This record gives sequence, structure tokens and C-alpha cells, in this order.
Amino acid sequence: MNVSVFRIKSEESISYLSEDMDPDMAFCAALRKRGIMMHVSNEQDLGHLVNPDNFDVSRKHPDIYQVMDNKIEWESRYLSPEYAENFAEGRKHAMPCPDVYWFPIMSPRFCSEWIEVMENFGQWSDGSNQDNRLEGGYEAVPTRDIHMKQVGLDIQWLYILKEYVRPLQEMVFIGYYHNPPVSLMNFVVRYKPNEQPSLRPHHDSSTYTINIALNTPNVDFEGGGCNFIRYNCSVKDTKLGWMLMHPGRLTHFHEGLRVTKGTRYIMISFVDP
Ligand SMILES: O=C(O)CCC(=O)C(=O)O
Ligand SMILES: [Fe+2]
Repeated sequence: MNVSVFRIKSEESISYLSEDMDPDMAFCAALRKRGIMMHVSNEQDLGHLVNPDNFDVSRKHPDIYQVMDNKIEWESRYLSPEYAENFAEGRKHAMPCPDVYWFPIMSPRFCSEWIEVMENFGQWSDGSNQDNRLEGGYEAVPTRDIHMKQVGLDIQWLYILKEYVRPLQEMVFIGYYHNPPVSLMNFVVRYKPNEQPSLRPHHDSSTYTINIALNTPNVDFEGGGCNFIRYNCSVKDTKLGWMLMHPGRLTHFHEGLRVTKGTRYIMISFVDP
């Protein structure tokens, strides 16, 4: 196309204004009216345009917030490449302790960016029983943590629970169906030797709890893991982006084992409290 096309002074001149069309469509229509057709000149994938209405560049890692608005690309970046294998016919789900299931769910990129979102925000709780973020203002077994709401990820996280966690739950705790999952407690926990190194035995206020490893034992930290006391069984060799799923109460009294070096991060949700 030549710029002279635009220099014609007449009522036929090319315009991108139209009462009932967006500017890009109006522009194309005006060209067509003058007999100028547009053609695809390549079939290379050059990426995508984000919707500026919901892409918040002031966030650390705005892409990780896009699970609802740009789902296909979000999955390719942040879902574990092994996620789909969880649904393979005849798949034997890992069960490291009785009724504790273990699934690959998130990619390494998810794990590192999720940690960076939290550390960039930086306002970890002080580990005391007083917690103004909660309805009752009291947390019986406090962790050093940041809640999803504090970093504007609460809606996205509930969507992740519904889309990616619930289908796994339905495969292993058969007959339990609750859609959408409800969860008021969704947070990243940080353990380190001189801050909070461990978590004393407790029940969770959940029907089931999920616990995603955001970093790697013997690489990023030493010690750590989750011990299920009734079964004298612990999961210490947690795997990056893999999620533990276990009942919250009664049978699954558990504790967070001591981190002796480095920093351990996990993502926790108490689902259907
Ligand atoms: O450290 C762990 O893996 C367990 C964490 C836990 O039990 C909790 O946050 O409720
Ligand atoms: Fe717990």
C-alpha cells in the first residue's frame, strides 16, 4: 500500500472513524470500499496483544495474574508440562503417605514467579496468634505467610482451585464433589532457621488441604517437609511444582518439619473449611 492512498481529498478518503465500528474495523472497511484488500503476509506466530483493561503492569509478573483473561497462554507458561498426565487412563497417583496424594501441577516458572510476587510484596506476617487479616483476628497455629488477597491474587487463586485442583480431587477422593471449591485461607508460607523454622502439630480447618512445593529440598534449603503423625509418615523429598493433597482433620494430624538451612516456600489452601 502506498501512502498516496491517504492523501486523497474527497468524501472517499480513508478514515478510521465510524459510528458503529472499532477504529481497526472502520479502517479496514474504508480500505475495502476503495477496492484495497488486505492480505495475510505471513503465518508466523508473533505473540498476542494483552487487554490493557486487565493487564496490570504495576504488578510484579503481571502474566501470572492472567489465568482467567488469557488462559491458554497462562497454561502453557504456568501449568506443569506433566499436568495432563494426571488424567491418563490407568494412571496410578502417587500416595507417599496414607490418603496423601501427590500430583505435578505447576511449572518451575510458576514456582519462581510466585515466590517473587510474595517477596516483592514483602509483608510477611509476624508469626504471632494475633492476625488482623482473619475474621476472628486469631490464628491458633500461625505461620509466617502472605495471603493471596494481599497481593491481589485471591480471585485468580479460587479459579485455579476450581479449574486445576478440583478435577484432581475428584479422581482420588471419590464421591466428594463441591464445585466451586470454597477457600478462605490461601497463602504462601516461608520457613527459615532464624525466623519460623517449623510448624507444630495441628489439624487444618479444611475438608482437604493442598500444599504445593515452590522450591526444592537440598538445593534451596535443608530439612523441611510435612509429617503425618498418625501414620508416622513424612514427605521430605518434596518436588518442585508438585502438590500434596490430604484430608484436613481427624486422621491427618500433621506438622511442618524443621528447616535447618536456607528458605522453604510452600503454597497452602484449606479447601472447603
Ligand atoms: O510445612 C508443611 O509442609 C505443612 C504446612 C501446614 O501444615 C500448614 O500450613 O497448615
Ligand atoms: Fe497444616
